Amino acid sequence: MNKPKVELKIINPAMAQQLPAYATEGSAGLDLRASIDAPIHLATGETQLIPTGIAVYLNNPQWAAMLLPRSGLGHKHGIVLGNLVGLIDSDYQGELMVSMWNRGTETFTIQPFERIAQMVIVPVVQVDFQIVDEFASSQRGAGGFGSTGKA
Ligand SMILES: O=c1ccn([C@H]2C[C@H](O)[C@@H](COP(=O)(O)OP(=O)(O)OP(=O)(O)O)O2)c(=O)[nH]1
Ligand SMILES: [Mg+2]
Repeated sequence: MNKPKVELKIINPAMAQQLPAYATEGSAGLDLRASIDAPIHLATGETQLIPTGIAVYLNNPQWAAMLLPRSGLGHKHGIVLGNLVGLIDSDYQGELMVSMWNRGTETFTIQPFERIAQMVIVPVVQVDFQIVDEFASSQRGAGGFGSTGKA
């Protein structure tokens, strides 16, 4: 498949051999690795900002990147993101950083170059707001938070 090009800058030369790549043809996420030279011990409840050694410049307001936990780390070890989801703006040019939060019950050791999170490139719609006094009626109206019932 012909994929759109995105500029990537290698900040830590050691990452050059292990750049993010789709693991399978159908993968949505690109795994990001820890750019650290020694293991980091993340105690229960602790959060640390981990560098990835790379930067990407999406350079298109109709795109963004989202950083998400890896399912295995989150489910088995309680390792998720301190900001729950990371949002990368299309004009951000700095190093991609991953906030790692140990919400589990045991200290977790992050190894150098370990895959710590995944990045998904997503389409974005930027809008202009048009101020109105009333909305045209809709089926839902202002009902939310379970207003359609439970079952
Ligand atoms: O998990 C993350 C989240 C954000 N960023 C970078 C890219 C993003 O474009 C920038 C700003 O993120 P965000 O807008 O979510 O943070 P903020 O607290 O609103 O900071 P700012 O005032 O810089 O917008 O930080 C990361 O590297 N990792
Ligand atoms: Mg912001």
